[in-house]
Amino acid sequence: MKSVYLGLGSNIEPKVEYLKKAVEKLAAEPEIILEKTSSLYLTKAYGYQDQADFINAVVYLKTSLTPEKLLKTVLKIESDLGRVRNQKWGPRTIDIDILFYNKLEYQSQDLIIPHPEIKKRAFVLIPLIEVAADKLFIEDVSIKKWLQKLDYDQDEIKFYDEFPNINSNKK
Ligand SMILES: Nc1ncnc2c1ncn2[C@@H]1O[C@H](COP(=O)(O)OP(=O)(O)OP(=O)(O)O)[C@@H](O)[C@H]1O
Ligand SMILES: Nc1nc2c(c(=O)[nH]1)N=C(CO)CN2
Repeated sequence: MKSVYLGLGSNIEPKVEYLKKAVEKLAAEPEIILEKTSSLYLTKAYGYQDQADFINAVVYLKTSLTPEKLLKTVLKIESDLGRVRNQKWGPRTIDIDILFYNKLEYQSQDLIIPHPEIKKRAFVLIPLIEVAADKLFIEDVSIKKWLQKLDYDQDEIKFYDEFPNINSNKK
């Protein structure tokens, strides 16, 4: 079983419901064991800023799926939850990014692991540190160090709530 961290985000209502549904769908996959969810964070849109605030969270899971099969699984969950891709970095019901897959470094046409944007995104690093403490490194630098290096406004990432309880019935 491989240790995987996923980043989740939504900025179309009902945001918390989309995050909860996405994690329930992940937990229902036969080859996925849900280990831990971070709290929910209310975050200001990064990149294209003229859009609604996001709710972000990070999930830690174990899986026997290969990286490419895991990507297929998360893309299917995004599409089942009504995700429509029309604008880069635009509003979305649910976005699921594969952040880490064990210590794998991998690059193909449609998948880069670790996710290349982690170190620039406080809305990923803060929930990631909550679930992983200081276990994860990018380019030999700990995730906590990346957060310390980031110049970001603390008001842009606020604790919102605990992650809702998940019904993790397998099929
Ligand atoms: N680590 C990864 N996790 C998820 N998707 C990835 C990853 N690396 C590459 N991708 C590719 O990115 C595509 C997702 O693009 P998407 O439309 O979600 O981008 P975005 O969410 O707007 O931007 P970002 O990827 O910077 O969060 C997927 O179809 C997938 O092929
Ligand atoms: N706060 C926040 N901003 C974003 C997010 C996100 O999840 N949270 N996702 C983006 C595209 O992946 C672009 N901007």
